[in-house]
Amino acid sequence: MEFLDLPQLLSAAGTVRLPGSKSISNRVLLLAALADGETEVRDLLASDDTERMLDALQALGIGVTHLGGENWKIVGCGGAFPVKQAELFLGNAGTAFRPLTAALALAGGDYVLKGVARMHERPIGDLVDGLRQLGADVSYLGNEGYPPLHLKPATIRPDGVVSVRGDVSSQFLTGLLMALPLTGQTVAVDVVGELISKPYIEITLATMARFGVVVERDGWQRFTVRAGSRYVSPGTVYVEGDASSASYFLALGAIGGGPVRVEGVGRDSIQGDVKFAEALAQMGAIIETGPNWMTACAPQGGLIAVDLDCNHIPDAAMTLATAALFAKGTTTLRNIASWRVKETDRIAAMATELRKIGAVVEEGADFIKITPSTARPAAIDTYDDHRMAMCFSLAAFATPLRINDPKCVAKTFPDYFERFATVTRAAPVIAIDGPSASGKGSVAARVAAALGFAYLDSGALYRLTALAAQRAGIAWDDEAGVAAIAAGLDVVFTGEDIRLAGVLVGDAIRTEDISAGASKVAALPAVREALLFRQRVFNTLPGLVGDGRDMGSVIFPRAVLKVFLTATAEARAERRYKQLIEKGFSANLPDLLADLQQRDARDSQRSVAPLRQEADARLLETTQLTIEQAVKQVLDWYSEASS
Ligand SMILES: Nc1ncnc2c1ncn2[C@@H]1O[C@H](COP(=O)(O)OP(=O)(O)OP(=O)(O)O)[C@@H](O)[C@H]1O
Ligand SMILES: Nc1ccn([C@@H]2O[C@H](COP(=O)(O)O)[C@@H](O)[C@H]2O)c(=O)n1
Repeated sequence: MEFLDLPQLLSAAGTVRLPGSKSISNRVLLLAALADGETEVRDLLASDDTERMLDALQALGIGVTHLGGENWKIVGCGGAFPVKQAELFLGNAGTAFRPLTAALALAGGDYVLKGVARMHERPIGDLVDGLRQLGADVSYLGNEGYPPLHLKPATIRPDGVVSVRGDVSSQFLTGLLMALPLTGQTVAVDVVGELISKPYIEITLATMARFGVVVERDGWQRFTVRAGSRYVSPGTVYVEGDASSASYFLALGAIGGGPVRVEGVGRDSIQGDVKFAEALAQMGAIIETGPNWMTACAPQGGLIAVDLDCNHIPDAAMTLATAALFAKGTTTLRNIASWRVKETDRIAAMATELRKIGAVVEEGADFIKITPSTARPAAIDTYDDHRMAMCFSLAAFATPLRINDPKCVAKTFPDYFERFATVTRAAPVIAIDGPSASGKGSVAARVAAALGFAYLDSGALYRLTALAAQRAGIAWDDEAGVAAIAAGLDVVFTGEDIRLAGVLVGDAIRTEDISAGASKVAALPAVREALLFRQRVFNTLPGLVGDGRDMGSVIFPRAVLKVFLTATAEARAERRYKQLIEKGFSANLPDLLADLQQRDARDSQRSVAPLRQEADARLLETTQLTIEQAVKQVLDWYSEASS
């Protein structure tokens, strides 16, 4: 599985231009397709969900032209799709599946609508019931009440009033309302039960109005579409930035100092998720808004917990769940039952993953309570849910972590993590690589002490792996066996002490035998992979100095300073010789030199992460330098690099 390792974050500030709103994009596409005339859609969201809608419209015979960038031309069909028989695959795009179901059920064709496995677990029965009241012929191809669906031509007989449940998903009402002008009759929709996610209905009504259909409404109970209503292209439509996507960046500003400014959505937005900014302000964040921008900064004393009804911001509320990790007290998010029928069961998923990083979480049918505690690194599963991946990026302010399957963000925000990187600053790393006995460890440890940073002796992990494998009777060339040992290393570093399975092994891992074993197991790709995250979790505040062979090239490629520290083989052998003699071990200089040259060759000739000076690493040749001089040079370079 693909993953993305995030270091612990230090701060956040900057500006992000948001991608187009998913909700508005897919509504505009469908209405442009149903309208009379051509529509130029500007700033459309480029994502999996909008691709599913564009593909479906093309399959239905709608003229779809990419004008470049985020701009598209849609040639409307005036309510009659040219293609009368089609099988459509709509992935996991609820904003495509529900409205297309409604429109196609009233369109007089023969259509099959399918999605990914999760889409087939998301209920659609209430929408189908509503459509059947109009005479639509809709049948379930799998489980009753769930996609996939078969829609057949039918005589539509609007009889005045249709009832639809509003308490499971507001997309049922949205789908029905957008399709009703296709009946040509006056139809009223009565909402049964308390309507959830009302702001999404506001988006629906505003978008329909933009295309010339004004829905009459009686509060949130009854909506009426009058006979003769027809969609007419407004010419050009600009899609607002996505307010749910804005939530991650506003939260970054609120946690990481800020100011973080989002552009493309602001107080004039028609999206309900802009109200997320108010929720964040209740947590203490300093929020400013303009017509199409918002900024967030962290409050002086830090965020505070809230107890909130989140029914009006169901998607953005997920961001509050991870922001809660940085708030004093217990945050309670209520009235979020709809989370359970989204891309995944978001209440269960959120609870499971928050617990992995140490939070205390209580979940109920329609609420979640989060109390922060000491954070620990973890690999976060994302459940093919873009919002899980984006929400958990915030947790990197608490701990380094791994996001599994980060590309699931493509559903709504394909370049989320690239934008995230432009507004966040990670805990700094100084990477010191070089050959054996060059002095990396001595210099790295002193630099770390001078700066108050943590120190990672990555070579020790390969040495520990070699020792643990030897003790378990596993040969050093048994890649799978040694990788399993590396993945399960029970090691604790406390100051100078290193314990393997509770036993002190500081000296045992420094023997020449284990040195050779370490360089053998280090050449095995599966072993390096198994030790990757274990090394990256050292990237915490206030900073880290890591020494090894691939600190700058593989483990910490974004290190603030990369140093390639070396000395001649003879100088290094002599240093090693003195070191061993001082420790009371016997040693032979020519043998040491030969061993060292052999290790150098193995380390630099292996296929994965070979020892070499990277183009962006500074060379520190120490044959003629004392340790103190080498340390001073690294500190000078660091102060230059970080200023
Ligand atoms: N510039 C220097 N001048 C003289 N001696 C040095 C210098 N740098 C390090 N040494 C000595 O060389 C020996 C090896 O240094 P150190 O263990 O730091 O090297 P290393 O590169 O980390 O080795 P390894 O790759 O085996 O972990 C130590 O005894 C250390 O005190
Ligand atoms: N980042 C690293 C660090 C070490 N190795 C391998 O481990 C051996 C022991 O390392 P020391 O720094 O303690 O000497 C070394 O010879 C390398 O083969 C590595 O591959 N990558």
